[in-house]
Amino acid sequence: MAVDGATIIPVSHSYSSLLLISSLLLPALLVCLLLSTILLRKARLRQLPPSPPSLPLLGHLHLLGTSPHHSLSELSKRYGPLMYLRFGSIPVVVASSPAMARLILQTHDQIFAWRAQPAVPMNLYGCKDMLFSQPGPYWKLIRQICVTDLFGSKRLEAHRPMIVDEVRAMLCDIADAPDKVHVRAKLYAATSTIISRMAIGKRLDEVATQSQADPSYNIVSLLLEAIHLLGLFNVGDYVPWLAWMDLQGCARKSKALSQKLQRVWQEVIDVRRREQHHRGHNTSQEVDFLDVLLSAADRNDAQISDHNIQSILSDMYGAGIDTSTISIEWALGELLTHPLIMKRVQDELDAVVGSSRLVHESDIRQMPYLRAVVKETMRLHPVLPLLVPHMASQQCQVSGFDIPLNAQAYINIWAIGRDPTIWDRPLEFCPERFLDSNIDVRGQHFELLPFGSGRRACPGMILGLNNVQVMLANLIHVFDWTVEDSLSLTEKFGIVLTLADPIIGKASLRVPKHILKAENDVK
Ligand code: HEM
Repeated sequence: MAVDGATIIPVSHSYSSLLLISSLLLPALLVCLLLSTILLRKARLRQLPPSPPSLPLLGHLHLLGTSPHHSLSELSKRYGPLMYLRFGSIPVVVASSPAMARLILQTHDQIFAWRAQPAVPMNLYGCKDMLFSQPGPYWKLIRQICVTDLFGSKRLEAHRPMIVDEVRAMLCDIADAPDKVHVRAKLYAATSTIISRMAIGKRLDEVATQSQADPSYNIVSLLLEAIHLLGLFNVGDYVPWLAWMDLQGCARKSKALSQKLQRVWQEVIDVRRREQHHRGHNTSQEVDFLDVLLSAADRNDAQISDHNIQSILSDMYGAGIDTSTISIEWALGELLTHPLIMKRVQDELDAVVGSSRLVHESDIRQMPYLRAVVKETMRLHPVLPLLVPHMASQQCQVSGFDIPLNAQAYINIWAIGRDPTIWDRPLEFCPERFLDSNIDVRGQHFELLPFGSGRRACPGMILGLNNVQVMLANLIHVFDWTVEDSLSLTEKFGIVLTLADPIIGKASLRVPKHILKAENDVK
């Protein structure tokens, strides 16, 4: 209908058009609103820490090289003490200053106490070992058992005579060696026996020879293979859509290895249950860690299966042996390349211990210079230079930057240990710097964190530190060492940061040989 040339839309028609328009507009508006909320959230998340340019798919993996702790240290000089990177598709933050380390390990400790769970430990132990399990009742329980029952002062005290025996056995072995000594091999044998006797009451090779399972299931080589697999860079962990291809065979190998490990460990557990049955259940007779774990499993409130026990035992060997062995080898390497420092420690040993006995753990308290040598070694050569990666269990802010959910956090303690703004002449091996300083290695001083800090700090710290100090002290108290002039302290990055060339040296006695006999070693 037309009135004065104008078209009048009937009311009913215009109303239905309005309805039509609004029914189209409303969803569009809602979509816009949703999109803008998502974009806004994303924009807020874009306040990521500074980051170098990245490549598609690889992210920043190509920047890591063969010594990631060096490369990350160099990058942090350009991009700052908190960097954002992507390893494949995995978001990563790297902290390279004490302040950033403190924010992650102390201020936001609860958020960052999570771990990534890569394919190898998942296949080996279902990530039910202590190193890879997530914070929660189970992890809390096994950590508490470890801290109080395995590494508590009473338990360490009880194991002290055994440790002294094993250190003495190592020294005798070195004294009797007709030729040069492969120091790492000797240290490895001693530390693995100490850990093994603490964990299951016997040496690892005794487990192998008593094994009723397939004789090819030798626990020593199985554990070594586990450590090797854990140290591999598995592409599938960083580029998840390639994981199904298992390009390096990590998943396949770790599944097969897990079956063998389970059989051998189960045998150890079954034998122990039979022994416990014979001797009756009496917690006062718990002699080693396996006893402790089995009684915890028997208690109603504990959720610890045999498979869990196997995983925890494997962890003790994996985490405890290499770390101590390699720390001692680094310290010896530094002393051999600094004869004046070596002389000063040996003078201290002569004054405190004399030449009529071995060094005991209680002597270490009176040896500030030896303790400073160990700290200085751990500053320059932390065996886990990036700690073990932590993971953010929720989106959070660190130092004003947004950290995405599930970002892995690496703390570059190697870079912190060599930072010239913290340490005077940082590349020099100079134990004196610790003589008038209260800085120690126990996780309270964020400039020196060889054992980490906070919830995930090393539970074996006291045992590890004692072993390092006592074994090192005895190695240089009992022997003078001669090595090739070309002894090099070059690093090799792997599951732990080792010397590229193991120390091979000639040991000559500097104390009377009879003190190596137990009955003559009286304080
Ligand atoms: C010199 C010797 C040692 C050093 C330098 C060392 C260092 C470390 C470091 C840096 C961490 C990771 C901390 C973090 O993620 O922030 C760690 C974790 C761990 N260490 Fe040690 N460690 C040593 C000896 C030992 C020993 C002797 C044992 C046991 C027998 C042990 C068992 C463990 C375990 C089970 C964890 C995982 C803890 C968890 O994730 O909750 N460590 N250690």
